Amino acid sequence: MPRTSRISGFRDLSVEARRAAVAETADIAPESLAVLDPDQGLRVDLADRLVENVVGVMGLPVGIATNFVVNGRELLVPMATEEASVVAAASNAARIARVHGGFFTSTTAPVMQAQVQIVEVTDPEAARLRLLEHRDELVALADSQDPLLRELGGGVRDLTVRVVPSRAGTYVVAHLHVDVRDAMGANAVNTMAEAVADRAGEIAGGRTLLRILTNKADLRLARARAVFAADALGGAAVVDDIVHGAALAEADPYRAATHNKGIMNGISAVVLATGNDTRAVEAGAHSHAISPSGHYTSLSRFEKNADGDLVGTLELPMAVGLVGGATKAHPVAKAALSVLGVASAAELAEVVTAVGLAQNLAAVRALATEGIQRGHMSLHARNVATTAGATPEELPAVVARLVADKAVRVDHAERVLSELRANA
Ligand SMILES: CC(C)(COP(=O)([O-])OP(=O)([O-])OC[C@H]1O[C@@H](n2cnc3c(N)ncnc32)[C@H](O)[C@@H]1OP(=O)([O-])[O-])[C@@H](O)C(=O)NCCC(=O)NCCSC(=O)C[C@@](C)(O)CC(=O)[O-]
Ligand SMILES: NC(=O)C1=CN([C@@H]2O[C@H](COP(=O)(O)OP(=O)(O)OC[C@H]3O[C@@H](n4cnc5c(N)ncnc54)[C@H](O)[C@@H]3O)[C@@H](O)[C@H]2O)C=CC1
Repeated sequence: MPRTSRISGFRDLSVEARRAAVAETADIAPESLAVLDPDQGLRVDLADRLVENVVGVMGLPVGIATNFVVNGRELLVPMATEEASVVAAASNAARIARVHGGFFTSTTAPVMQAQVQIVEVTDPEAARLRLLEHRDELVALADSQDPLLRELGGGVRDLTVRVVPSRAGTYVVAHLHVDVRDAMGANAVNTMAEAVADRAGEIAGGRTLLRILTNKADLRLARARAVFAADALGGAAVVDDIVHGAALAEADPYRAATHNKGIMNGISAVVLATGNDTRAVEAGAHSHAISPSGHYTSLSRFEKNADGDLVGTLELPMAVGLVGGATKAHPVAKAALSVLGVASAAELAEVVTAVGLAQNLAAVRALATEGIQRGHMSLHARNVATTAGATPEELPAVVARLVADKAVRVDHAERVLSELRANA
């Protein structure tokens, strides 16, 4: 039977049955998902080796987004998030995208950049050219830091130099461009930046100061595109209204921030589930959301195509890895990567971007039609009822009342709960 991520009734299965279905679809051993149990995943002794002053571990739900097809491949996507309706929304949009083949993605080469700041340079423009004259020497020096990366086909690709005026002085800033292959690459490029700093300062005739990667990873882009059929979205008027909603985000930074937050609902959840650095990806995303005219704008675009269907596109920096960081050290991250079955950091970056686009479409479609509250709040109601003290047995009745009363609030849940208990 061909594997499919379109698993009917997935949401109604028990956790155990969901795991079995995931293992079957991803073609992995069911036992490898046992680490998703809190007592078998990130134990305190392992956590104590990951960060400092550990006193415990904070769990987060890991959900599976269904329905994804990326470049023709059916896949289930693990998402770590505390927010209700995110996993449902991604699955919902992926279901709509399937009609036209799902998501189509691509990436640039995985090139990260490290900056070396040089201060107190008397002739910054000339210093820039002196550094470029020594490009090969500096590239070779940086490259010698990571023979393994070179063996894997990565390594330093270029050196560029910028002159950056600031309120405290004019700086010469050298950039090392490094192909980091399947790593996120921060540690790799930072080591290189520190290694070349003294020599770069000498050549520039100044003092080197900061030596660190830039999270504006604009040479390491991932892209996703999908066509969402007008019929599946609710008709031609819905397509037009989604375009209007997205256009507001393009034009207005107040809307853009929320629009992009919706994209990051999906992106950060997959980045976190795979043990990658959410802050790095978020910094990269928001730094990319600056239009050529300098205002903060939306990361995605929505247009109507010649058939009247909606086309969504998303392009942003995506510094994620399959090695390094916590990707190999965190048992849940390892399990998440095996569920995804991605063979390279580029493939992971593409999946993450597809999920960002799906998440964005689901949210903007809800906003352009019935509003966010019905779908989101009816799922969030379970969280609210639990906060109010509902037991698993009481949960369905309390949730049903909160949704019916259109009052998904803890005070109302407490009232409903006491009524239920009084009548029991
Ligand atoms: C919530 C839905 C999906 C309901 O949508 P619906 O149409 O009522 O759901 P449905 O029951 O018809 O199901 C449609 C599909 O949604 C999925 N689905 C539906 N329900 C579940 C569930 N319980 N568990 C798992 N999956 C679910 C599932 O894939 C299902 O198809 P299936 O695969 O079953 O054939 C829809 O209203 C939606 O997509 N809403 C958007 C929600 C959202 O974006 N939430 C994020 C939080 S709000 C926010 O932070 C961002 C925001 C909104 O501010 C961003 C912005 O402003 O742009
Ligand atoms: N501003 C930022 O974003 C910063 C982030 N970080 C952290 O840096 C970590 C990521 O740094 P990395 O350099 O990725 O980690 P890393 O140093 O653990 O791993 C990268 C190294 O793994 C080796 N390697 C083995 N197989 C490889 C393969 N297939 N492809 C590429 N390299 C391979 C290479 O020698 C490479 O230098 C994350 O934990 C991040 O949180 C650290 C400093 C700053």
